[in-house]
Amino acid sequence: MSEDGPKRQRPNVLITGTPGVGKTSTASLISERVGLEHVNVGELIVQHQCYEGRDEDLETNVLDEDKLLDVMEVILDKAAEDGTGIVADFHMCEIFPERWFDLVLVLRASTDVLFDRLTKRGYNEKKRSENMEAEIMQVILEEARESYAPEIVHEVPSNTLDDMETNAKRVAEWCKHWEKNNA
Ligand SMILES: Nc1ncnc2c1ncn2[C@@H]1O[C@H](COP(=O)(O)OP(=O)(O)OP(=O)(O)O)[C@@H](O)[C@H]1O
Repeated sequence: MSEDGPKRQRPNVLITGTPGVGKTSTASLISERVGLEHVNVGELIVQHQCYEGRDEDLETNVLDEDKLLDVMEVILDKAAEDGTGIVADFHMCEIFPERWFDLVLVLRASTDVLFDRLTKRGYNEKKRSENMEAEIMQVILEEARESYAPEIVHEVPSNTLDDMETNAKRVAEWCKHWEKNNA
């Protein structure tokens, strides 16, 4: 999204947090309720093959951040041109330009909830422990606080379906305010 682009009519929201906290489910519900375009960043990476090699030790592909940002910029520009905004979900938040997002929601799950979700997903013990540790140490929350203005970063619980409902409602309300203030 270019810096000198047209004034946006709708906000862009980023949903972030440790793997398994519920980012994709929550972003999808927000998209449905608020009408923002859902951008599942993990899916985009696979679709556009945003990789710059392979880390054999970690058995993962290495993210090509520049390629991902180029792909996303086109989506953000198109959404702004169409008069809409996006709700993006991803487990990293510090790679995006700060100006892209108007609200950053950091989802948090309790240790037992996250343990169950990652176990159900078939994560091995090492991967599960690494993610649980990251959640306990609030790694993503710290990253969000370091990367965006404090007033746009909100930490919210994501343990139950009620939490998800409440979070979607809060974002819907917040969007209305944003649109009123930016009209
Ligand atoms: N608030 C919630 N209450 C109950 N179940 C939830 C909640 N959020 C997510 N779940 C469930 O937890 C699992 C993980 O959710 P989801 O895939 O949305 O997480 P994620 O944070 O996007 O994970 P990843 O980073 O790996 O993509 C799913 O089975 C989903 O249905």
